Order: sequence, then C-alpha cells, then structure tokens
Amino acid sequence: MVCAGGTDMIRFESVTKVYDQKSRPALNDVDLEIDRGDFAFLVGPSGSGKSTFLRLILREDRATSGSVYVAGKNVASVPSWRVPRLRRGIGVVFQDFRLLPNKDVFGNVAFAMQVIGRKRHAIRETVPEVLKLVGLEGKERRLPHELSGGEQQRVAIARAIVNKPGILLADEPTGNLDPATSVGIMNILDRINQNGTTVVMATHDDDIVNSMRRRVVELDNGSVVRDESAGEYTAMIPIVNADGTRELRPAKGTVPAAGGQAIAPFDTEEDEL
Ligand SMILES: Nc1ncnc2c1ncn2[C@@H]1O[C@H](COP(=O)(O)OP(=O)(O)OP(=O)(O)O)[C@@H](O)[C@H]1O
Repeated sequence: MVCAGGTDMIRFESVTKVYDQKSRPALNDVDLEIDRGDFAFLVGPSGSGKSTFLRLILREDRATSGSVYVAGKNVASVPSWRVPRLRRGIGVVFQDFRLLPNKDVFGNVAFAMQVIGRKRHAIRETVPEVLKLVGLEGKERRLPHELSGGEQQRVAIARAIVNKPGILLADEPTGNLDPATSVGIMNILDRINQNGTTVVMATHDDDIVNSMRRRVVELDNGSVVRDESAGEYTAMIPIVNADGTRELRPAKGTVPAAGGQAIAPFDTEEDEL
C-alpha cells in the first residue's frame, strides 16, 4: 500500500461514532496512530467500541465526526466504487472463521485471488506458499467441516493474507479456540507481523495479551483509556478518591488512595478480563 505521509498506517483523528442519538457514542473523540509494522491489541469490555474501531478502518461504517486515515488516505473521501480496492489492502479474520463451506482449503484461499482477477498461474503458485506459512500443507483438498477449529482459522488467515495486504485486522480470532490452539494461531499472526504486515487484534484473551507483550490499546465506553507499548491485559477500573475525584487505575493490584474506594468495574465480568 502507498502511504502518503508519515509512518502511520492507521490514524484516527478526533473520531466519534454515534449509531443512535439516544445512546452514548460507540467511539468518543478517539485519537490514535498505529505505525506501519506495529502489532496492536485492542482490549476493553464488551461494548467498549473495539469492533466499531475495526469497522471504521474497513469503511463498513463512517465516522460521525473526525477522520480515519488508512495508509495516508482519508477513508471518508474514498468513493464507493473504490472501497473494494481499499479493502483489498486490508485482510480480516473473525472469531467464527467464515469459510465457504462447499470449497476445500485450496479453493477458499484461491477464491480471494480469483475475485480480484488474479491469473491461474499466480494462484497455483501463491496459494501453496501461503498454506505452508500457516502450516496447512497436505490439507489442500479438505472441506471446512473436515478440519479442526484451529485449522479452519488457519485457512481464514491464509485467505486474509494471500493478496499481501498491508494491514491484518483480527476480531477475536482465538475466541472459539482452546488455549493450546490459540498459541499456534498467535505464532502465525506474529510471523505475519514480522514479515511487515501491520496487525490489529481485538481480544478478550488475557493470557495471549500477557504472553505476547505487544502494544495494548484499551477502550472503555468508546474512549482510549490506556495505550502501552509492551502492555499487559490489566483492565482499568474507576476509583473514587477520598476527595470525590475519579480516576482510572489498573484492575490488578489496585489499592485505592487512603479513604478512597474502588467502584464496580463497568459491566466487565471476571471471565472477560
Ligand atoms: N450497528 C449498530 N447499531 C447500533 N449500535 C451499535 C451498532 N454496533 C455497535 N453498536 C453499539 O456501539 C457500542 C460499541 O459496540 P462494539 O461492537 O464496537 O463493541 P465491542 O467492544 O466490539 O464489543 P464486544 O467485545 O462485545 O464485541 C455498543 O454500545 C453497541 O451496542
């Protein structure tokens, strides 16, 4: 992808997204830059705005105010007929894999190249390379229902990267997988990132965030409440100090200031932290 200016691959400038005037904004005045080659986790309680953040990058939705730049381009100024081209530079992986059930492993990955008009020889050359990268050699002719969850997610990742996007967005990619399988998926995402792809991953998986020690951006109620370069999954909770002032502190190991008290942490449940 061509980047018009700076090193940022994704830039949010004062971005607010309101779906419904009667509700609070899904994103509220978010300023954030994600550099080319970064690996950033997006964490935060359910409803904090993670999926909305990803949808705005893909221009599946438009910001109510503010600007979203992808590779230097303001996505709001991309005409509708050019949106497919914008999305071609962005691979996406979801929690529920979303494979084509009647196509085999090779066919699912090849399809992503066919729809953009790649030639048969390019497909025959590239698909095996990508399947090797995700550890699926020898499984080319299996149908999705003949694969484990982890293998299905590998196919989804292969499909997402086969056109060599500059950005890979992953929305809870390990949400349906057991811990050991999740580690395998994270190793693949890490390798893809080391090959130069910018990766943004929304997750509730604290073990994974804590083992990777990459950038962590935490959203709460649509606002960025934490941005650390080698962060942990320490969700922030609101503290009321003795003088009545409020502040956010890490949930783990938080001791309220003398006379203060920790108040109930939003709608986060223990299993989501
Ligand atoms: N299409 C929509 N129409 C109306 N409100 C929406 C829509 N999509 C999301 N919202 C609201 O916007 C807020 C942010 O939702 P979003 O899906 O971005 O959160 P999230 O952090 O991804 O949550 P989760 O972890 O549960 O996936 C929520 O209050 C949600 O109800």
